[in-house]
Amino acid sequence: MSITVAIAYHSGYGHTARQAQAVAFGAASVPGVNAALHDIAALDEPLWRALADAEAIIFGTPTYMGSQSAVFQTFAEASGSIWAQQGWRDKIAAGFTTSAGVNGDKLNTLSSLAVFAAQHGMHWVSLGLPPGWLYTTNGDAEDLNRLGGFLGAMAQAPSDAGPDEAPTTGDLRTAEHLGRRVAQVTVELCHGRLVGVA
Ligand SMILES: Cc1cc2nc3c(=O)[nH]c(=O)nc-3n(C[C@H](O)[C@H](O)[C@H](O)COP(=O)(O)O)c2cc1C
Repeated sequence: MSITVAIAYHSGYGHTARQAQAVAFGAASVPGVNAALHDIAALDEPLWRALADAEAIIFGTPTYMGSQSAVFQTFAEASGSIWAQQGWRDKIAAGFTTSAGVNGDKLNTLSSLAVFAAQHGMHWVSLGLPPGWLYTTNGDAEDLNRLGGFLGAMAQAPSDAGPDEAPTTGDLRTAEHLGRRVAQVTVELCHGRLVGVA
């Protein structure tokens, strides 16, 4: 049985794209799972077909003006005809975002992605990591989940650093964790459906 986790993302300047690659790396580390990256700016038939065929979709967007990017919102609105058919109903979903500020209002972006997934009738998977870094005096900036999010994976990139420099290794490992967790949950759900318990 082949299971596909699609990573549907937008990135204006490359930082969220790096985060997306880390999510894909984590998802692909689970045996039996294919991870496929999709730039949602395309808005073409191959994109919609790939998302229809995936068992899970992980949504990613930079945080612009405290929420998802306009490009991501265009994609979300273009998915309205899929919503009308409930075409993504019961797929697994999760989300990630990058911003320049340490806080940067990333939670608002992740909340927006979770509501979007709920409108589609999808099952949202949280990050599932304790907070790191400044949560205790022993924390380190390279900790997993240094930004202390729960709804999805957060990453931070200084606005004058290129995508080859940021996000940090810890933020990218956090993104990998999300991809792996989503892939594991998707495998469990798909096997449960096969034997008739889900
Ligand atoms: C139009 C615009 C709005 C932004 N708004 C925010 C914001 O609300 N909070 C924040 O922390 N950073 C904000 N930023 C910074 C981006 O989130 C940051 O540069 C991020 O790394 C961009 O990701 P990308 O390279 O994938 O496009 C904004 C950047 C732009 C271009």
